[in-house]
Amino acid sequence: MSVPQTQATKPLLGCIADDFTGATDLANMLVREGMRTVQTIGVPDSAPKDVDAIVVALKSRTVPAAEAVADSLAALDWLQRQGCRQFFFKYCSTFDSTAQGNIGLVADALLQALGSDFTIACPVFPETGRTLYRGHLFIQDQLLNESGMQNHPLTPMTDPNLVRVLQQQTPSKVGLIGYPIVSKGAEQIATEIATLRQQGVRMAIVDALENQDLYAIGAACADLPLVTGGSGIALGLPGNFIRAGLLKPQQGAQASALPAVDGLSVVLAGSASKATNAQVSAWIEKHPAFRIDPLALARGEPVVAQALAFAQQHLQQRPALIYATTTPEQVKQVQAELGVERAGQLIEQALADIAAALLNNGVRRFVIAGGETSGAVVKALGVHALRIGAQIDPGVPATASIGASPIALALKSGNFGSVDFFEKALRHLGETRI
Ligand SMILES: Nc1ncnc2c1ncn2[C@@H]1O[C@H](COP(=O)(O)OP(=O)(O)OP(=O)(O)O)[C@@H](O)[C@H]1O
Ligand SMILES: O=C(O)[C@@H](O)C(=O)CO
Repeated sequence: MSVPQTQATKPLLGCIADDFTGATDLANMLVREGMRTVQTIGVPDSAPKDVDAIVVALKSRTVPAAEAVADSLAALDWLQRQGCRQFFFKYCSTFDSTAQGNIGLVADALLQALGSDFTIACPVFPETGRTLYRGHLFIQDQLLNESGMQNHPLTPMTDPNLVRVLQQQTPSKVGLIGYPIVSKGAEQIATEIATLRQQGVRMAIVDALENQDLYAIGAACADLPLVTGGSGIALGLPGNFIRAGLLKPQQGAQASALPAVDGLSVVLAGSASKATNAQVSAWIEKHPAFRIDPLALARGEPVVAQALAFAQQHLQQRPALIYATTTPEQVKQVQAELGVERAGQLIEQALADIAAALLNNGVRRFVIAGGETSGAVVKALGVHALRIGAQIDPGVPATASIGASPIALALKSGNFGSVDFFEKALRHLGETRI
């Protein structure tokens, strides 16, 4: 991996993200708050220089717990060796986790490795409608388990009470810092952290409704070696480094300059979320699209070759979409026939193979929907690290791969983005034929 190397400053914040779209979401937030941030794909061979924060993107959200723990500890060890002073474990703003519970187990392992006895857990992201009140997670006006997340193909979320969800994932004592405390500001939150610590609480879910709550929580966490949460809670962390005189805030534009990229463009969607379903429907009304049928893949039909033939027919003229996205009912039918894991893997592998072949055929701009999907595709593209650009929609920045011949990428979390996100993202990546 080749990364910008001008100055030998040590990074301040070391982040471990449990999926690739979540990693760009977090990196976007840190850049917005003035930290020069690079996202690496897994633990890289060499260290990015001249950065304030590093986000190591893992694909650990849905893998077996022991693997998630081992990968996260390896990332932590590498980040510690880069000189980071504080560590952040990023998971989904909808607290996506398997029944085995990778969030609690990974947080436990990171705490132990850091010799620390306490961390917070706060997935709140107000700009995308994720708020937490009395330990219950809301997505806009609905509780988590009524928001569509109960139908997630890999991590169905059926309980909105995150104290209960997290407690099932860890032997550590889980507590709550409720809104009556949070609304009083940083000092009260810090006092409550001290009280909970004395009571033997090792992880506390923290309520928050607005960005100002997240800034206060961030300030109260200045001395915690480990902070865990969604990207929202990272809003409050750069300020601690600025107040300590360790960080000079960069101008937003400086932090987000990306190289120009020439070439063809494609949209790949492997997310089956509500938002992606709406975005795919909107795209199909006006632009070319090819649907991947997982059952045809399972029967061994040449779906990848068909998708590539479709791409060859359209991409020279204008961008096109290749998607597996479908309704929750159809996802359930496919899963009943193929099994959850096999269905997901078949689609991810197909999209990854398509992406790699398209790269060889001149595609340089990729808009990808879905965290697991992005993980599979970005690995297949041979990308090692990403420079973070301007925000396209909350939680989704434009990015460019770092290296000799950059690829422009937008990695969209399943539930993020406006209905016309695909068009908007392509324009942000420099596509004019839309
Ligand atoms: N038609 C389908 N049938 C069965 N599984 C599907 C179908 N379409 C997509 N999937 C699988 O569902 C999973 C979706 O996960 P992915 O992380 O890519 O999207 P997401 O969960 O919406 O995004 P995020 O993690 O960013 O919120 C993938 O493993 C994908 O292969
Ligand atoms: O926090 C979120 O919602 C996203 O960054 C994400 O992790 C979705 O996979």
